[in-house]
Amino acid sequence: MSPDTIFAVSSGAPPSAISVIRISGPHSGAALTALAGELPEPRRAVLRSLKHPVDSHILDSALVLWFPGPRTATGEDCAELHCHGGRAVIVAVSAALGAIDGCRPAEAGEFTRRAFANGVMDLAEAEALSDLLAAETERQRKQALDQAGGLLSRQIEDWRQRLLQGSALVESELDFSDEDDVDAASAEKLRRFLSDLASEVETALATPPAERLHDGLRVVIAGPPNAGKSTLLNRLVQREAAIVTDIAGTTRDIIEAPVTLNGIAYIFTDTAGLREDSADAVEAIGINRAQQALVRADIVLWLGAAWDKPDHPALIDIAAKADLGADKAGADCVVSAKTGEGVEALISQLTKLAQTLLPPLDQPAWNARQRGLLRAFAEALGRAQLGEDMLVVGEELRLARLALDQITGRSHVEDMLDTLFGKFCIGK
Ligand SMILES: Nc1nc2c(ncn2[C@@H]2O[C@H](COP(=O)(O)OP(=O)(O)OP(=O)(O)O)[C@@H](O)[C@H]2O)c(=O)[nH]1
Ligand SMILES: [K+]
Ligand SMILES: [Mg+2]
Repeated sequence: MSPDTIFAVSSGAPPSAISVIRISGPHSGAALTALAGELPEPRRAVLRSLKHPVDSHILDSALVLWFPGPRTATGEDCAELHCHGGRAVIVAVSAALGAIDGCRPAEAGEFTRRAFANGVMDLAEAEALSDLLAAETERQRKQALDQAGGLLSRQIEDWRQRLLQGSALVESELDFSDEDDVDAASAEKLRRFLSDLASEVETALATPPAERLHDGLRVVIAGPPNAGKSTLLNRLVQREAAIVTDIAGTTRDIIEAPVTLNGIAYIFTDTAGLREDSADAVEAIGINRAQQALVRADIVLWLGAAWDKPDHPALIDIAAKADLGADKAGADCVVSAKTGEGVEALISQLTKLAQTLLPPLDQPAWNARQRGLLRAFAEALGRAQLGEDMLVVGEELRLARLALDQITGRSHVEDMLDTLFGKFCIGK
């Protein structure tokens, strides 16, 4: 059964100067002919009057392009209409397209889903494309662009090829040796081969998760009441995100404020001042939430006494209220949120620390789904190294390959496709 031909506005919301309507599927050529009169030369933009296929009234004057498959964005025949970006123009052209046999409006992400189904891109690349569309910071953009270009997929392919070599070694052992007499030297060679592979996977698993880059690093501002936490938050995010008063115990709820500084996305979190003897039930709940936030923090900005510091691997110890004459031995940073003194220095310390906590540039960034599969891959490799029976080793290597194939979507991914492609906008 041949698929429907789909169409959608692929540029931004109307009204705009120009709207790009994309068409993909087996009837693309017929649809373009019906509206523009004839098929232009492939991949050449030409100006045409678009006419309604039934009554021939003029819909718009547009640049049209014809992309015969399979070397197209979706792997199918495609066409583009660069129309005027008015709402009525889009409605009229869409209605004309919808009247053509076999053509219907696209669902969210359907173009990309077809690209995946037709092997134009793999699943990891489609995930990266979704990240690229969502990217708001320079670092997110760069990482997503590299990954959409195959950075992660190339790493998987390298591991996959080596795994296949390992499987070939196992097969030859099974073919050429007596069952009880596996050649010790080849078994040792195989084990070394697998352990090298496993240690590369462990290195990848040790890199910071991609979510930190996409969602923003969680920076928690903590310390005793009235330390100036909310004032510092407001200074860092440059708006009055939290209430400031001279009353100890002002902040109770967790206050989150996303912000980009030096091209890195953060979620700053202001918390209730920590003290042990709060008689106020609401404040006590706030303190509890503050403690939970500290556990989840990627970075802590600590405004309390040095001896009271929470145990956290990424903590910046701040001497606050510098304008009042800070005296905090060994502080990393001396800041007055009131006057702004030291805030630039704090931000540059934060940037340096953040860089160590984000996935390194020019290397694949692994999201939660992919990390889960990498772990399954590493575990199968671990079991394969312990296996005495070559039949068992061969089976573990097959399971290892299955995990890799799920990362790029070669197999067993039906359940996550709707989730992924549903995140795309219509027209992508
Ligand atoms: N002089 C001076 N005063 C400050 C500074 N930062 C905060 N303050 C004052 O200190 C008081 C408490 O500030 P907040 O920002 O509410 O302190 P907090 O740590 O959020 O307090 P709680 O939410 O109650 O835990 C307010 O009166 C602020 O104006 C500073 O850098 N210099
Ligand atoms: K306060
Ligand atoms: Mg506060």
